[in-house]
Amino acid sequence: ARAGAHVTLWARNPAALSAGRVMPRLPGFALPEAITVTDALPRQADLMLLACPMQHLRAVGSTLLPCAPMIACCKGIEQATGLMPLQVLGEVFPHSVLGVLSGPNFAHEIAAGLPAAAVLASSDRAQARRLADLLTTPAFRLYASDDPTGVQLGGAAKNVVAIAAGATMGAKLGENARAGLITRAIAELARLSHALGGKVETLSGLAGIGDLLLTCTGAASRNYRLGLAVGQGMPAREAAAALEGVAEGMATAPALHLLAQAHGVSTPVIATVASLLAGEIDMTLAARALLARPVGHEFA
Ligand SMILES: NC(=O)c1ccc[n+]([C@@H]2O[C@H](COP(=O)([O-])OP(=O)(O)OC[C@H]3O[C@@H](n4cnc5c(N)ncnc54)[C@H](O)[C@@H]3O)[C@@H](O)[C@H]2O)c1
Ligand SMILES: O=P(O)(O)OC[C@H](O)CO
Repeated sequence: ARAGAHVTLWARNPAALSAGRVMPRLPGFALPEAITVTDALPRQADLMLLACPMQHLRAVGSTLLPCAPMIACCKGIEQATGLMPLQVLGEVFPHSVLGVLSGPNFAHEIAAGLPAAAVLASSDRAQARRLADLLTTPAFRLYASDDPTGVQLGGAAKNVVAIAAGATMGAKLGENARAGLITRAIAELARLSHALGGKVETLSGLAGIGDLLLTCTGAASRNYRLGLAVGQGMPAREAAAALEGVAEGMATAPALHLLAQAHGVSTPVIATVASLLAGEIDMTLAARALLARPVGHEFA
């Protein structure tokens, strides 16, 4: 809407939006008047942005008509299939133009009009540029990318790494441990991106290091807070249930672990988070497993 478009916000529960529950982290926030809220399915649009939890993207997408380019805003891997958002949408809409929006973006800060940067990726380079132009505003700066695989991997994996970072701080293992863990996780993601056909350099961009910086240090992150509670000894399911909103890393950790295994890529941090969330190991064992790995070259 701030870019001058007329926006229709299709919501499952429009009453919650009008009751002012749309931004719990931004008390007093009201939707701009240029936004129409509805629960009627959109029939026509120039562009659609899908911002639902990853595990519901297929079901939500299946209710829509392929009437416009579609941009996935979710960050995760579909647990049942191991697919990324654009792969899921590609199965539902094989003929639509698809893009993904990702980066260090807490929604409440964007809604407040604070400056932010993000990346818009599509396998069609010209489309990525066009969509980035369309959605950029003076405070929301978009960069185009032709590496949707790397961008989606970064967005999905940062949730898992944020859980690890939160757990490290919850268990009082120290800031050195957190910094070391995040850095080694970046090495895992670079290997995985390469194996999946993505670009390694994308992981040093907004959807990679950018989003890791935000979510692994920002207490507003739901994934970080889930990790914090788990690090303090709370079972993961209980911690997830106590959260306001979705912590995508919960379902994405096991899915990403399986994806890495299927491609023969070693991802010890992701594997450890998956085991921790499944209750197979506790924090003591998790730390011991990572620290006991054989010494090797940093960039082997
Ligand atoms: N919140 C953020 O700051 C932020 C920023 C960038 C990306 N994202 C990504 O956007 C996606 C959605 O995140 P969010 O913060 O809006 O999540 P959320 O927890 O606020 O949930 C989003 C909406 O999904 C709806 N929903 C819940 N279950 C559903 C179902 N079964 N079918 C359809 N809709 C359902 C909820 O009613 C809610 O309105 C996630 O993948 C997240 O990683 C979030
Ligand atoms: O609250 P989180 O952990 O889902 O993070 C929200 C956004 O993805 C941050 O970029």
